[in-house]
Amino acid sequence: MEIRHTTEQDREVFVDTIHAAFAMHPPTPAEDGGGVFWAAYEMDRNLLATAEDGRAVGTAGAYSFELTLPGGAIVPTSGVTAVGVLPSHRRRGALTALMREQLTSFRERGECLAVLLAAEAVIYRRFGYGPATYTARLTVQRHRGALAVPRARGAAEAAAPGSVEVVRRSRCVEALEEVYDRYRRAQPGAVSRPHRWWALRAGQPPVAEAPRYIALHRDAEGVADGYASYAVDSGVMTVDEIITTDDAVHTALVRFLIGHDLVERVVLKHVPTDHPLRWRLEDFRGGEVTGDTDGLWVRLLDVPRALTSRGWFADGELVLDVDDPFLGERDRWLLTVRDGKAECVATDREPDLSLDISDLGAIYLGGTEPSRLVRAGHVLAHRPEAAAVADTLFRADRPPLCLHWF
Ligand SMILES: CC(=O)SCCNC(=O)CCNC(=O)[C@H](O)C(C)(C)COP(=O)(O)OP(=O)(O)OC[C@H]1O[C@@H](n2cnc3c(N)ncnc32)[C@H](O)[C@@H]1OP(=O)(O)O
Repeated sequence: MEIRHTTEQDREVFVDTIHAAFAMHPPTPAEDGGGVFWAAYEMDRNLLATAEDGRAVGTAGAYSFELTLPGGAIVPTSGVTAVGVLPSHRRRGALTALMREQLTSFRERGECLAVLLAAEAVIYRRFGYGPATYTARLTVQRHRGALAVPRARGAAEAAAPGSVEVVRRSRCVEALEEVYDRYRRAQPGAVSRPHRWWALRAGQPPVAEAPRYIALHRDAEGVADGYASYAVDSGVMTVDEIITTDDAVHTALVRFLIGHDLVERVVLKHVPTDHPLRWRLEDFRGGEVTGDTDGLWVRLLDVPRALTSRGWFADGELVLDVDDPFLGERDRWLLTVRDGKAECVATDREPDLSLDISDLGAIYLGGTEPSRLVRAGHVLAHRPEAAAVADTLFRADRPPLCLHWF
């Protein structure tokens, strides 16, 4: 088994191999002038595993993203994609070799973090990735979907001024790209959706391949400040994503979607479980939460740089004993946070927490409480209050979320 880096000439064999690994056929350009997601592969960044006869048997790809961290810092991050090994060549170490080469190349690029969306949750922990954001599906029966009048004094008047317009996705791509870009810069856990994705109409952003309508929200001055992407089929409205950082705009879009004629139920595919939307329903049980699942998985490649890059919202100090068995590294770090900034230096002080690099990835964006991993038996707290200190320290300014599918 050999691992080699690809070039543009390898696009066809790369696309064929990854689709064979998933037992799928490569999609062709969709209707409505659409592109296909594989057109966005960065062929100067991908890897092929080849058998003795030179045949490609495995793939691993990477996108060049920017990731927004708690506090608003934005760092270049590789988004791992297109990982697959032919069914005839599984369990012989191809994936392990691909992951090793990939992590080495990410470090050579000087990146301190890598991210992915996992096809199966059992695959990536061994390579140091941990689940860091979460979403669920919220299904609202339209007849139980009335929104409550906000109880806080003044909140009703704060309803988003502006308008919602229905647009075919192909007619408003520029506005969507702008809205998405503003959103992802303010949302911890969000990744950039590179211009080339929009330009290629790869996967027909946002997200789904099938034709979609867009509910585009504009503020009082007519500037687009939020959108929802949706389709209606047999009385069911499926909403792929609602993109806005403004809660009032979010509510205006939901009000619009729930008010749509000829719809019995609205399925919001990716809503964070702690989103205030459920509280906005007059009938708290009018929304059913299902499909609670992990979103973005995070892998730290450089612990001190990753920890000092994000913003912090409480002062404190922790000694972290971090084990990275896949890369054969074990280090102890003193993390000190003062006035929103962290220092992280090697130390030989007694540890407060001992944890695997994948668990540090899980808590890094503030979406997984360290105490939960202590209670689950994965993180070891060496003194009783260490877990609570870590919970306070690692919390983010807003819950992390990644709505970009890659
Ligand atoms: C970011 C993304 O692209 S997610 C997409 C992931 N790809 C898929 O799910 C496509 C279908 N599956 C596959 O192509 C392959 O089964 C892969 C890529 C998941 C694994 O490839 P392999 O070459 O078989 O993995 P490899 O031989 O290196 O196995 C490494 C270890 O992971 C384990 N492992 C790998 N995949 C799985 C799995 N799906 N379930 C459980 N264990 C697994 C192996 O048992 C092995 O464990 P061991 O070291 O204790 O023996």
